[in-house]
Amino acid sequence: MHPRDQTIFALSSGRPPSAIAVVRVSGSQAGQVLTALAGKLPLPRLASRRLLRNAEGQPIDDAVVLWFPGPASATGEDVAEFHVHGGRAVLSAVFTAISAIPNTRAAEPGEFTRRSFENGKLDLTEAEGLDDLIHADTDRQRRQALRQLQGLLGDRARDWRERIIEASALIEAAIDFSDEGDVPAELMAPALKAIGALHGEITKVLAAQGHAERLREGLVVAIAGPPNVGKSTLINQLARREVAIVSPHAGTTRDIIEVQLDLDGYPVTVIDTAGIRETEDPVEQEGVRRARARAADADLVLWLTGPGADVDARPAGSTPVWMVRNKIDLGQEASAAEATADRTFAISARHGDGLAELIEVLVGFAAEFFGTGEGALVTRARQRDLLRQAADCLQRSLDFAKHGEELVAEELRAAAYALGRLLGRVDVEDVLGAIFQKFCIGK
Ligand SMILES: Nc1nc2c(ncn2[C@@H]2O[C@H](COP(=O)(O)OP(=O)(O)OP(=O)(O)O)[C@@H](O)[C@H]2O)c(=O)[nH]1
Ligand SMILES: [K+]
Ligand SMILES: [Mg+2]
Repeated sequence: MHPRDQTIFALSSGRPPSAIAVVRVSGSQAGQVLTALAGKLPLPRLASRRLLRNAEGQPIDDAVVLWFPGPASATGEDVAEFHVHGGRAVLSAVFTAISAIPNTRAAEPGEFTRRSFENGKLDLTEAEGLDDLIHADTDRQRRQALRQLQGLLGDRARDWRERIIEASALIEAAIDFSDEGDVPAELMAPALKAIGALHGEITKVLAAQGHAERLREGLVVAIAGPPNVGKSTLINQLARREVAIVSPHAGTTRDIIEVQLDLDGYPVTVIDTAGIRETEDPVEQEGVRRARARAADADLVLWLTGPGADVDARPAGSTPVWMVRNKIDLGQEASAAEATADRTFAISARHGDGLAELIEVLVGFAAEFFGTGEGALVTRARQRDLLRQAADCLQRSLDFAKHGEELVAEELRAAAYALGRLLGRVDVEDVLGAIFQKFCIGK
């Protein structure tokens, strides 16, 4: 039997031991598995308590079982669920009993979702949303993933694709009905009008997206500055724990230190770096090199200064830089360089003054950066690229209108194809592998 047609099973809940563990089974043998372990099939979608037994009739566990006959199931196939006590020995006995039934095997990572996708239960954007939902750490990531899982982008893309196909049909008809190259204007005009509207809608959605796809990875904020200005003290304050060593010795931090923060639901990676200065010490030189590189890659640099520090060493470039004057408890005066900064703050990292304001402004920056609101539809570069392709094809089809209907039709086909790829309907083997492998087993 082809692996695709085999019945798969997996632990779908967390790592044992746990109070309850959920084992899912999907495929044509799911009913057989359920009867073999639990006696007769329970009523569909109703929890039933059963004593599970192995092939020799030995009891395995007292369990709750569920039966979801396909196609009205999560995967579209027959699905059985066993809610057992989450001990390793219990699970191993359940797996052994299931494996004893012919044509069953352990599921690959993401295989349940892949089957849902293949059976038309999910489009690709929804599968991506599901992946994001499982991996969401912060509340905003969760909400964005849920919107994707609910198919908001998929619905728009399906609607656009259908309308492109309708416009194509008009153009093809116009070509068919044309005599001696005279294409009927009553067919072309409405098609071009529809294409113009579609182009407008897609570009509008693209323009409304901030860096919503970055919400999955988070915003990167680098703390940089001269040695000893209190960079490590600040990261410890933001993290509310001792992630970096603080000492009065200049050149304490050499490696890059990262912490993941949840700032009002936004995922933010804060990086502490080595103090930037000229030095003879090769290890510190390497630290300074890394510090500069990471600050240049960051989405935002907090350039810390302290009493006597050389403020003009701050990086030039496109990354926004905020000047943060630290140690205000020592009565440090504002410097002339602050006037040229994107923003300035005055804090005492050690005592906490000014930190609440700094964090509040950071949250505002994150909100603007991700540009999410509840409207973000595009959450991956893949989606953005394909939407852009579709929009470009539509634009070209309009540009070509005067030069020949065949060219218009060709661009429309390409636009529909791009949206088909977005939805996972065509030519997606490459993406599928990449996406489903990242899922956990049992999902
Ligand atoms: N008075 C005062 N001292 C501070 C403040 N913040 C940090 N310090 C002190 O400044 C010294 C250096 O702090 P660090 O956090 O190690 O500074 P750093 O910028 O990480 O230093 P390097 O890693 O060596 O570049 C330590 O003695 C801190 O206790 C502050 O707000 N006020
Ligand atoms: K230090
Ligand atoms: Mg440090």
